[in-house]
Amino acid sequence: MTSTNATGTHGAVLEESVPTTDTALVELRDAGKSYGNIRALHGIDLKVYSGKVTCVLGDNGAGKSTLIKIVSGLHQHTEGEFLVQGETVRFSTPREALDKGIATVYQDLATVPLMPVWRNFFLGSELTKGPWPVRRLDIEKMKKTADEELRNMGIVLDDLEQPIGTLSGGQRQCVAIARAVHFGARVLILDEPTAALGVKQSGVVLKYIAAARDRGLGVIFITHNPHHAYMVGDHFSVLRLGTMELSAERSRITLEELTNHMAGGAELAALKHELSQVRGVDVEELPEEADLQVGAPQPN
Ligand SMILES: Nc1ncnc2c1ncn2[C@@H]1O[C@H](COP(=O)(O)OP(=O)(O)OP(=O)(O)O)[C@@H](O)[C@H]1O
Repeated sequence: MTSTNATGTHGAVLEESVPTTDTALVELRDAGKSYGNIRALHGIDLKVYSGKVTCVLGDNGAGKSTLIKIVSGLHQHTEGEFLVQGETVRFSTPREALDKGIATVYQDLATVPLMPVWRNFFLGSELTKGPWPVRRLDIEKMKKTADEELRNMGIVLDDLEQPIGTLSGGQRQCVAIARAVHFGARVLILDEPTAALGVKQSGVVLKYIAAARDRGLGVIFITHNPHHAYMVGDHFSVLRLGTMELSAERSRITLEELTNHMAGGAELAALKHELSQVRGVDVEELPEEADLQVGAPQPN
């Protein structure tokens, strides 16, 4: 089964200009989005820098998908400003975002499960050789390049001929990250890459997020897991009901504080009170807000 273009990462092409280190690669200024009369997102300030991981956290319905859609060119903002390397932009299609080096890796990766890993690596951007009309796929070059790029990211797979569907979810995420890097992504948006993964595989994906960051990409890491965010994040933005509830540099916030923000300390206290009215629920057994652990991966 082939997924739509909107879920691909291939084809991101760098423009010639080189960003200065203090200009944000991507910036939202007081940005927002309404769907008809539903205001899904408003008052959003966000900056993404080269070599930094910006984590966007939030519960269901907080507005994370809407934010990704604006930055990746699927939807247009209806309020505020959107800048790429200091220039105001308004993308009409994901292709325009890709042309500016903004690549998105969605949870449901754009792969063809029965095709080999190397073939998926080049899906939609196949290398060819020979003159027209006898141009044909340059299979050897694609295999060699995919192998080199994966190794450059520290991803070692036994056999690039194996169908990508036989890889673990974590490995497939890593291949998608390496592919985006190869095709010149400057900003990488990762949509809940660890959501469906176990502890060990989440750790592997976090390692490659750090590898992408170390190669100078600006990473937008969407997650609802503060523990995963804190392992790699440089900046944390917490969305709640379409607004930015918290925006903090790593040095300004502890993991406990971030976890509390995500758990919604006040809401949890209210819920605990309500539960105390229900027979059979011993509220003393419930965790304190600060003790909440949301699927934290264990350190090695
Ligand atoms: N196309 C749409 N039309 C109308 N309302 C929408 C549309 N897309 C999102 N919304 C509304 O915007 C709000 C934010 O939704 P969004 O999907 O961005 O949140 P989210 O944080 O990604 O949630 P989830 O984690 O559940 O995907 C929600 O109230 C949602 O119902």
